[in-house]
Amino acid sequence: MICLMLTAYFSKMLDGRCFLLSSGWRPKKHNVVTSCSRSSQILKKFKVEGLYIVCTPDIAKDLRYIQILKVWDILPLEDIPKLGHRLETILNRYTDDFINLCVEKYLEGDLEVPQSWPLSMEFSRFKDFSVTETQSDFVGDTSDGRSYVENSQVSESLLLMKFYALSSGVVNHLLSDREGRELDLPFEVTDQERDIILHHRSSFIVGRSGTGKTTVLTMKLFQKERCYHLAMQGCYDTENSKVEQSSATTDGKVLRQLFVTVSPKLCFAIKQHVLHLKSFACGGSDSTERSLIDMVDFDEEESQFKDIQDSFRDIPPSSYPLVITFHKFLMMLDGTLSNSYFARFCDAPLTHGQLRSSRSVAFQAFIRAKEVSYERFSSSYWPHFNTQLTNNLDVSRVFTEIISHIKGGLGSIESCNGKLSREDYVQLCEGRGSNLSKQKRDTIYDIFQAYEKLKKGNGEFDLADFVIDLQRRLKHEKYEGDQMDFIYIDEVQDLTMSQIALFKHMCNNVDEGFVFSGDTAQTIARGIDFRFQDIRHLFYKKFVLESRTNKHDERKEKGKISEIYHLTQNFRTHAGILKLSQSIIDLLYRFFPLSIDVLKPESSLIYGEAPVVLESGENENAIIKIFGNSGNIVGFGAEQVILVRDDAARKGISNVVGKHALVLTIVECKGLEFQDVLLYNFFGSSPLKNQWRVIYDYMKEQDLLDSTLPKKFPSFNEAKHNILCSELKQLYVAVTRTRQRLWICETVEEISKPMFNYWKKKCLVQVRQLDDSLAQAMQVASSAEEWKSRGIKLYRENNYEMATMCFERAGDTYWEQRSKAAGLKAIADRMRVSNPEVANSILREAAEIFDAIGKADSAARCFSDLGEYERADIAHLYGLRIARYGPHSSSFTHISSN
Ligand SMILES: Nc1ncnc2c1ncn2[C@@H]1O[C@H](COP(=O)(O)OP(=O)(O)OP(=O)(O)O)[C@@H](O)[C@H]1O
Repeated sequence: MICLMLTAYFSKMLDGRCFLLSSGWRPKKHNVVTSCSRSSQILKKFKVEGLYIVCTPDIAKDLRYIQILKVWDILPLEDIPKLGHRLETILNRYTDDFINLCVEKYLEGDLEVPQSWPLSMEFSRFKDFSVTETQSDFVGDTSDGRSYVENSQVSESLLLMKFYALSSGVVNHLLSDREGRELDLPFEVTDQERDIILHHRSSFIVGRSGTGKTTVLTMKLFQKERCYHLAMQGCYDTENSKVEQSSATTDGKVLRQLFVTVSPKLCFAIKQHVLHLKSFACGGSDSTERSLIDMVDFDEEESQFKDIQDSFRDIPPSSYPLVITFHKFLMMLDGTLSNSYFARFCDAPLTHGQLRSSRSVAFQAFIRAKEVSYERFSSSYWPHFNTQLTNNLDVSRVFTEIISHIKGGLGSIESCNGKLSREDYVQLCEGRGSNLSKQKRDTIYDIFQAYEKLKKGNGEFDLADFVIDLQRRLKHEKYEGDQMDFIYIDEVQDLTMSQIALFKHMCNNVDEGFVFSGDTAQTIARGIDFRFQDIRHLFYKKFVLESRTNKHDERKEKGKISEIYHLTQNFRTHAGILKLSQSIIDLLYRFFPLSIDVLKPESSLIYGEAPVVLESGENENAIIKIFGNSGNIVGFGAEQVILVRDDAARKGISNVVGKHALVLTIVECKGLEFQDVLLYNFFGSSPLKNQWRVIYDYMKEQDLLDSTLPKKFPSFNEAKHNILCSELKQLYVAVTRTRQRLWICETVEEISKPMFNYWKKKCLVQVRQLDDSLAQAMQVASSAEEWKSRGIKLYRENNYEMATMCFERAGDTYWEQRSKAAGLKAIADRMRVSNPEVANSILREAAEIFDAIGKADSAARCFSDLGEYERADIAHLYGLRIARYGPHSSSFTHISSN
């Protein structure tokens, strides 16, 4: 086998010589790039058509450990010394044992074939720094006793590169016309990832941000797809026989796999990836290729699923593997059972037929108008509650309690109406992890009751009501949709227990069929609160035990569920950032052990500088210092961002920086990553104010307090410092958005001091004076393509304001207008209940813009929401004409003038 590092550029270079290498052919003379050290002696180069393939022997884990050739690059002679030098630093970290294995020769006649060893063989690839005497072998700051193998920019790292096993499929992909497109093929994963992928029982995967959770899930799905494909062709692969043997997969002709994500953006990316993988697994059939969605023309959630009906009954085999959002999953489940939840809303402008069509414009409009999201709860409901009740409570905390515990917890599923009684809810204060007193719970229950009453009066519903109704129907009615063979649920931390419990009806293969993945350090979704251990408990109680009572005793043994798997290697950023984020996690472990799962700290092979705390002069505003220099200001590029706490802060900063930088709130940036992040005034705007001094309490316990630090500080009190938990999780999400540089800047020194002192004491940050040269070095210009690509990412996150700015910077008028109109429509949707008149006039403006740029579907949707069905029809017809004749079709003029 040969492993090949791929870039689009390579496709031009391959002439089959790599195949020869992989089959044991070697040129008579192959040169060593450099030969000064033992490790670099394994570096080889082979000449191919005037270019050089630079590679090293390596070892991969398969059925046995096996020698492979790893190709690092193909490049002209003059570029080799630079790569050689960088590689040498990495290869010097290899252990002698590892190098000996790599160079062992095994000949069959004249052919050199790969040597292999049993998996029981033990060896380490990299030297263990803690036992090495010559520390100079390692790079960067090693004061923490860890070793870093590479010191490079994250974006240029050789160790974070993806490698692909060379096969005829890969070469076909390379040689086909896919210029400039990133390769979407299964790449070589780490041993840790591989073990999870091959584990055949139901499992739970946890790992911090960027550790490969989604990768493992999609590869698992791909693995099953490929095995099934081989099985159907009659090629039995002994290694993967588990899939073939699984009763679930042999009785039908279709392998039914379901992949569910919470965010539409992630769902879209995975759908693309899965279709590419499927096409690859099946030898790249044309029909699969054609069904790929146009990346750029991605629109609202429903358009992703145009080809999928709102029901799990008789799904066409070609729709599998089914990749959908959780929202779509609920709609499909609703459509599978009788008596749709939405039929009860008598003013719903729906017929049963319409309900079953996922394209029904009126149906989508109804949900948009009537669903109470967190935003609507806080803007339209909260102000109506008695202030005596709401006074000392945080709106997001109350929403979480209602959605996750009163209406969405494990206890709720078991109660008769799907909601906890006051008595049961108040009693939770005696249970694990409760930091709400009896009295506070009583008050929250009062608010809950007021909320339910008001909601009923408004004829509205929330997601929990919908889920309760589905649970109720499933109790009385057998699910008769397609049974799934395997279900994968990503971002599971953003779901409630009763939402997760719905999946048990979809798949009888409890022992092998479920994989859940997520990260509780990133739970900043409004309304959700749980740990992974809780899902495990739920899985055991609701999935395993309930399936056992229906089956015979022989299933007992099979009923065991897997341990939680932990992913620990970070692929997104360097050690400087990881150490800082771990320090935040440590505080969560200490203060809120019940709101986060304990994981081994992440590791990174890449050394990187510690984040920078910016200090500016007295009375000097850092933002003005960086962006206010009206002379030759470059501004932040598309890969850089200013992160702030909330909308108000965003508006304030945007007024100063204008279009010179992207400004996002922490909630908005979740799931996104940037090259550089400036975290602005996080502490200064914190509701915790001077209570951040409770950090000194932790420092005292850790023996980190010295004489320069305060002697007096508050002791930690769970009830009083409850809000610290969500503050730390937000801080964690903010600092983990960066790949390379992180600057932290505060306006109120007093409030940030405790955390800064904690970080300084642990040598996790460096303090820099913000002078002109630093301000300049922070700014990196971007090309029009980079701005557009960032705009598309933000558009998919529904962040239209910032997306519009990106498209403007990219000079793309069509997208600028489209994003502007989408933004207006979103504002109108939010105002629909509180101010219908203004909402309608904003919506009309959006409709006209959509219409003007030829975005007929969206224009039709707006006109339909406005009740202007005739115009909606015209726009819809126009859309059809565009699809048939193109945007300048004269027939439109004819229709609109009629
Ligand atoms: N073995 C690997 N080699 C190289 N890159 C990898 C490897 N495994 C994962 N990656 C890459 O690392 C990045 C992060 O992976 P992924 O999105 O799966 O992480 P995640 O844990 O789901 O992150 P988050 O929680 O932030 O969504 C992706 O670009 C992925 O392609």
